[in-house]
Amino acid sequence: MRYKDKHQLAAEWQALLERTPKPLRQAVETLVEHYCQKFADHFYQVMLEDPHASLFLSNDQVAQRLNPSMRRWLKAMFAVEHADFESLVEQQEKVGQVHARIDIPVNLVLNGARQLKQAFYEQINATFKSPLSPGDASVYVSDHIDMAMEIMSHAYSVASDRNARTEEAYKLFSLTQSIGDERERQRSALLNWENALMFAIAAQQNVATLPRLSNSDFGLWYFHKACHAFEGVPEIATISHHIQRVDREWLEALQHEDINQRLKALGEIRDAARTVLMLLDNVLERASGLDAGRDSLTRLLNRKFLSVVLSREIDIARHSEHCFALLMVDIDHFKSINDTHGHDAGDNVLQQVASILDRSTRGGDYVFRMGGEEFLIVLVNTDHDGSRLFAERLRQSVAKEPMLAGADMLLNVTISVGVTLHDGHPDYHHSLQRADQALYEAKRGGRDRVVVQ
Ligand SMILES: Nc1nc2c(ncn2[C@@H]2O[C@H](COP(=O)(O)OP(=O)(O)OP(=O)(O)O)[C@@H](O)[C@H]2O)c(=O)[nH]1
Repeated sequence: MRYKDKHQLAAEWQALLERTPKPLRQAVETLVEHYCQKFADHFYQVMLEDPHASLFLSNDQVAQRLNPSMRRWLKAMFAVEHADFESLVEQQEKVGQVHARIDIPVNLVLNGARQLKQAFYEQINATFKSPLSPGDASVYVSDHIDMAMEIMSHAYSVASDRNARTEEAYKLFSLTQSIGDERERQRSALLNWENALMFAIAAQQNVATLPRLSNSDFGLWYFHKACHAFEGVPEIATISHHIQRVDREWLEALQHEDINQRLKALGEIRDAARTVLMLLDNVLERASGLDAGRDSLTRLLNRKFLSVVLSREIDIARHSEHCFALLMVDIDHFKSINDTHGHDAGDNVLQQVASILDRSTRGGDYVFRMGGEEFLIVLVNTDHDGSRLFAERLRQSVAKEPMLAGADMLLNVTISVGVTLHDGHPDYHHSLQRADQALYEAKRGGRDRVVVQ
């Protein structure tokens, strides 16, 4: 079922707000202006005392940034004259998406909301005098915060569902790196099911107890992993259809009185298993190729798995002493290579630069093509000096290797590199922005250089 759209939510929120008389809302707005610092301080103090929550908040930068943004949030929430409810809804959605990106558990967010309400109630009781009703004001504050929580939670669950799917696709992508193994494993899982079925038939087992393909090892792998990871791939619907026909139609037909019908059903089952295998081969073959997670031109990882990799590295860094660095790499004046020597020459240069990046990294590092002539390296287990040294060596390797742009056409190419060491911030967008900023400075400083942020 579809969740309410922005428009509906905005209208609902406005109606909720208008149930409270304006003078009371104005009094709450004034209260927020006076005490938002106190509320935000209380909120972070309680949260930092929680060992679980403090994992997400202990970083200095987070604390420095969150306190003011909590105050801004409170003021925006309790402003009496809301110019635009839809943007208020959008604001809550953004907060929910950030929570999902840093993987903050939803119970912590709800706990935070409870703490905040508590702080409000105490202040309202201490401040509001007749004719202002502390009870009505508390209900208003509570409804208002609940509305924000509802929107945040929905945005959170949509985003974290998407994260989970990407994660699963990534797992499968890593899995299909050894495509031969996976294909063999699933082929033998399917054969095992067929053997088990033949044995059960020979033993004259009741049809109701015959092994169902969808419950077999193969079926479980297929429905839990493959369907998810290959969502939208045309073969998937056909494979699902065949599996369902086997389970619902052909296995049932094995109890037919007529031997010819029973034999026909057996033949259909065998054919269906062959077809499933063939279709699956196609899917896996393509997945092992270039479009599953690798960029087709450079064979580097494409950015769709960036969120999974960075979230995981942040988690590893959080639980170990090791740090990782991000290196944003961009080929200098690439447009003029295209313009002067043609697009094919540009493509050749891209491939060779990509190959240098790939060769220069260790097995645990990641190299992504971010798009165009921009790349991102995730350098694991490194430090400030190590990442700077690596980036400098990389810059030199590219500069000294003549690139074969076409037959008999050698070009000298340089790169600019922006480096940043992960600083503990739980949101990977923050580190990406820092790496971008460092790259921008390297470009502005004259190109063919490394800037560490
Ligand atoms: N050949 C080729 N060109 C591409 C590809 N993707 C993007 N480009 C081109 O890369 C060029 C990038 O140009 P700009 O972003 O202006 O950057 P630049 O010329 O490298 O200049 P600086 O980065 O400032 O040094 C554009 O002309 C794109 O069309 C690709 O896959 N192949």
